Amino acid sequence: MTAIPAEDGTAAAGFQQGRRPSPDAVVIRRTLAEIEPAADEVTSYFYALLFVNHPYLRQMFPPAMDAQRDRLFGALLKAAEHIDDTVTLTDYLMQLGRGHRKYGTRATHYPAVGECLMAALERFAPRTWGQEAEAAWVRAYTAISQIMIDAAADDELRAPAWWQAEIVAHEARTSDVAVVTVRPDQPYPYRAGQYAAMETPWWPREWRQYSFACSPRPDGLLMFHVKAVPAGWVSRALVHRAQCGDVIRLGPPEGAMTIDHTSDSGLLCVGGSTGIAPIKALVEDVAERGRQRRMEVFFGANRDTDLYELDTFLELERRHPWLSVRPVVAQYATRGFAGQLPEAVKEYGPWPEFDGYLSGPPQMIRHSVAALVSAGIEERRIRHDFTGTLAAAGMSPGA
Ligand SMILES: NC(=O)C1=CN([C@@H]2O[C@H](COP(=O)(O)OP(=O)(O)OC[C@H]3O[C@@H](n4cnc5c(N)ncnc54)[C@H](O)[C@@H]3O)[C@@H](O)[C@H]2O)C=CC1
Repeated sequence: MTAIPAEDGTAAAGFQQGRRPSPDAVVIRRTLAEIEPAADEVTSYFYALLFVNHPYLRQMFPPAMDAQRDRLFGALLKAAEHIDDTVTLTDYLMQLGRGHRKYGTRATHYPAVGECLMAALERFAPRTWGQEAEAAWVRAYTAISQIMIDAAADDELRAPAWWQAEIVAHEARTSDVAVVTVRPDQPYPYRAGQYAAMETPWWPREWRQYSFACSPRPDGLLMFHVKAVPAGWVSRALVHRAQCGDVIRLGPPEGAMTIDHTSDSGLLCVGGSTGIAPIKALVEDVAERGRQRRMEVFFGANRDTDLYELDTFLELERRHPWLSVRPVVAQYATRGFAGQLPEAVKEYGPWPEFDGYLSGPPQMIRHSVAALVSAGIEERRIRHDFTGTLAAAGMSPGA
């Protein structure tokens, strides 16, 4: 496997916490700081150049590019920014390379993207750009793309690029939340707590990520909880239009919000709205292992009526003495804790012997991380898929 280049441009020793950044990382970050004020323009220029110089690539991207704009380019920049953080970046890029197979990405496409990236940087970072910056960016991009290419080639030997899956059950839970059950056309290996990108027949090449709402089942069926959000084409179609017999496409499983079953720590799980889906999978996962392990679930919603999965959790709580479930309702609460999830977590803490699992809207996750840390959980023991982190930077077209 290719490693990220280090200070001397050779294979990376990489950046360890507390070490000084490499000269390449310094010049890359300087370039990024220079382009930041014009981020939208840089992105538009990058895609315009890509599609004018390489028109055959256009068909791999969704027809409307608005949601896409921040993705491929933004994530490339994000990866470059973390170029010294070898371990995190390599894992992430390998996952990304595998995930790109579903878009039809080939090794031959990478030089075209690299060439347009360099051209955009040269144009929008004139003060930093020069021989030294160009060499650093070429080294970084070469390493990034090689890791992705190698991971995709390796994955091709063992897994399909995507799975087709037929909707076999579709259950409306509220006016805007549906539970969708699908049957993949071939075995789909994943772990509780993970998610996958999904493409619907109504919006080709618009991929959206959804967490699995069940742990792997003997019948191979997969479940998702989908909330129709106002401008969400894919989520609205899945909630209001999809029916049994429709066929969707799924990318490979992603994400590291999984349980370490070698540990005995308690599990503090905080799920907001449909963010409760992967937490249900985690509860089932622990139940199947048959080990007594304390699990505390906080299920948050704006109103009582949005607690669409509470009965399922209360039934799980009744069956499993190690599980405790607390509803948390932000407005007009008539049951459970009245307020926001982070307040509830603090109120019932401290949680020094627990690992934290967070799932829900980004603001909720951001505030809950702070709440968990102040309630005694070290940050390294908190897992989530929040898009602000490198692990979910959304590098993929249409993800
Ligand atoms: N793996 C994951 O992280 C998953 C994330 N999601 C995300 O969950 C979200 C669900 O969205 P909605 O239903 O619109 O959420 P919502 O607006 O209904 O809020 C859900 C919960 O988060 C709390 N919350 C919202 N903003 C908060 C803030 N600023 N501080 C503290 N708590 C806050 C609410 O009080 C409520 O308990 C989507 O963004 C979806 O992408 C869904 C499934 C899995």
